[in-house]
Amino acid sequence: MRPPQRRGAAKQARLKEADEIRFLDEWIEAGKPRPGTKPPPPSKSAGARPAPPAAGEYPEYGACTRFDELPLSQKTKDALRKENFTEMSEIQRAALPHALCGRDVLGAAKTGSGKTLAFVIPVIEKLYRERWGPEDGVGCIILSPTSDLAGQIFSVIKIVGKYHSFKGGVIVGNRKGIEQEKERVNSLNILVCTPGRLLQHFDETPNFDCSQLQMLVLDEADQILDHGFKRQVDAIISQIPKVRQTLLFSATQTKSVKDLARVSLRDPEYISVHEEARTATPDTLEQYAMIVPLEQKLNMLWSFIKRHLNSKTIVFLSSVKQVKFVFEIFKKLRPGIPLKCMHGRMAYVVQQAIVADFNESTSVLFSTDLTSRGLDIKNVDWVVQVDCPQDMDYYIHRVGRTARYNKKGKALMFLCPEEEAMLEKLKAAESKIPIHIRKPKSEQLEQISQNIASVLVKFPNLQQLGKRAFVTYLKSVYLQKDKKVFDLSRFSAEQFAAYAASLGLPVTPTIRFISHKKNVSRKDAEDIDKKQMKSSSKPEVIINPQVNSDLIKDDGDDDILYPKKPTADANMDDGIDDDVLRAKEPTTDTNTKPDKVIELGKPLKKKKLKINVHRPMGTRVKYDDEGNTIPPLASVAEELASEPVVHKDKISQRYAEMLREMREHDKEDKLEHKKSLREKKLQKKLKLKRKRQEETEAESEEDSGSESDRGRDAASKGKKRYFNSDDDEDNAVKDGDVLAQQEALALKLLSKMHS
Ligand SMILES: Nc1ncnc2c1ncn2[C@@H]1O[C@H](COP(=O)(O)OP(=O)(O)OP(=O)(O)O)[C@@H](O)[C@H]1O
Repeated sequence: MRPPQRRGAAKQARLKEADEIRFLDEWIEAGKPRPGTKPPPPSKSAGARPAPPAAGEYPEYGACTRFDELPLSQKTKDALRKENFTEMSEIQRAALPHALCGRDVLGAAKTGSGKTLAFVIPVIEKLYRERWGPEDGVGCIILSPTSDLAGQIFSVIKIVGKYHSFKGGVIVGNRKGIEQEKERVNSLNILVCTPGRLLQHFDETPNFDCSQLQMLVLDEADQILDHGFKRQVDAIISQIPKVRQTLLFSATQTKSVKDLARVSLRDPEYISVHEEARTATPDTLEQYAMIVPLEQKLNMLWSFIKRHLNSKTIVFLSSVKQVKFVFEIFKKLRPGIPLKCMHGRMAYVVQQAIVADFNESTSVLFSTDLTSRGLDIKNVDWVVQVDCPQDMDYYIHRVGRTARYNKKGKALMFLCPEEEAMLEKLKAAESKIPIHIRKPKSEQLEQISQNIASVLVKFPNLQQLGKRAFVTYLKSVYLQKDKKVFDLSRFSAEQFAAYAASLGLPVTPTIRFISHKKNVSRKDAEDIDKKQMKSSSKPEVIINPQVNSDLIKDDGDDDILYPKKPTADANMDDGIDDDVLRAKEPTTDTNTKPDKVIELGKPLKKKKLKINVHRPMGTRVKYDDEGNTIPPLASVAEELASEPVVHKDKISQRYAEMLREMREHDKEDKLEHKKSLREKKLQKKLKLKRKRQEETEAESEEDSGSESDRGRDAASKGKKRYFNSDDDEDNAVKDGDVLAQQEALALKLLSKMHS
């Protein structure tokens, strides 16, 4: 139990808080700006710290320039002051007064102009004034397109809410951490999340409750309302209360009424503070473009890095494979500055560690467009776009990683001669992008292709990566919607070969999705065909480079025929593929792979049938009506199935025949057996007879032995019967008679001799 003094102090604090909230509510209401008004330009007196309003005084706050002039809680003011946030930026001056009085805001301002504070402060203040506590659950949701950005927003919430007692959390990532999150998500008051992860909670977390939601914020609103997030965002909007305050911010804001209707804004304040500005990019940003042939890009990048060893640089490439490849190769070649890389295939914690490290060090960060939006990294000197951005918005966000909040910065973009249309677009007056052309100085260009080739020989796994980098680059160009800028058919086979060589690859990887037949010379086409025949025995499926990419769906990062489904979440959530980050357009919900991609408007090439030499000779492949092969057993079964399988009559008839045959055979065998037995017996008897006869003759000659004995013996012998069979009995009787006669004869002879 708390001691009485502390209980008293807590009560005092609560009462003070209640008084402050009452005062703030009254001030906000009384001093609020009229809807649709913009703040006037800052007055000369701006900068001096104003006296706090006296009791009962509610000054208008629509025109103030400093944070402490706003109707904010003391806790928030203290936290801002501690971080040296005193003067408001333009977007903060324009948006905060409207947002604080509860209006929906659609805010647009240049990159690095402080939009995050423009929505974080109203979130904290709203929950404070509503006396939001842990038991009240989710009071505010902030949606961010990437995990990193969500983490960054959360760190700003922690700064501003330092003295408040809300609970907040970053809800991002893959499936891994969701179980722990489910347990605590309902106790969080502020959720900063990616749309996909939030939807996962709506779907899976029991009792996930957002029914009391006060505010919804969309950072990088144009991207969140874009195609890639459509399904998730619509599902989220349908599950949160309609009555709420909604804030939308981005450097490149959506103007689509349809999009805005989707988030059901109520009389929103359209605040675009730099609409009248001379440039769409920060004034402190110097921008350059350089026409660099495809095969010279890596040489140029290497040369640039070597000449800027004391600069913090972000290098943008269009695919994960390219980022990995260039990072690994350059690391091996040791340019003399620390190198880092970042892409969507990395775990969130790894990404965060890299950002933190990059924040503190002078190094080169190779990245996909994962870092192109929102990321606030301190003191970036250069942004180098090795691969052309997919559109103007991407260009603005990429270069916006430097020259943040009045700091200076420089941006350089490499453009292939074939992509010069992008330069025209950027230079167009309405684009408001002051970009200067720089000619590459050939004497400063270091040729590193040979060095890369040597590295690849030493590290064969890098060769594989190089091949993938080559293919994913071409794939990313191929998938671009803006064919005025991105058209692979403008490149010749020689250029691709030279590009492959510049990556150190000994052979040009096969590019199955490109047809050169349109605009290359006959000789070129023949060369390609020969090359392809050499490199692959597989028949090539050739598709038109202009093929409607909506037809194409993805099945994995290896198959160049099927580009990835580029949901915006794919760019950031751990483990989710962002291989071709720029390919946003061809989004479809199914992940099924089409049977094949065909050249539009042309008849389908007859597929060559392969002869399976391993198939046993004489076996016949059968096909069903739809052309599918039927397994041999199935076909046999089918044939039999056409007749009745069991014939009972035939079977019983057959059995009867067999029985008859068996009996006949048996009879024959028996007769045969009897005959042989009889013969044997006869032989035996004859043998015996002969023997006795011989004995008798001998006895008669010797005339020895008693008569009775002989007669007994002879009688007993004569009585001896053999019954081997019925017939034998007769025979034995007959034999016995003969013997008796012979005995009688023998006795007669003896008696004659003795008389
Ligand atoms: N009033 C302020 N005073 C001083 N620094 C500020 C102020 N407001 C914002 N900043 C700083 O300006 C930098 C850029 O702010 P923030 O990231 O909010 O820009 P942003 O407009 O959201 O940029 P992006 O469009 O690239 O997302 C941050 O480092 C932030 O701390």
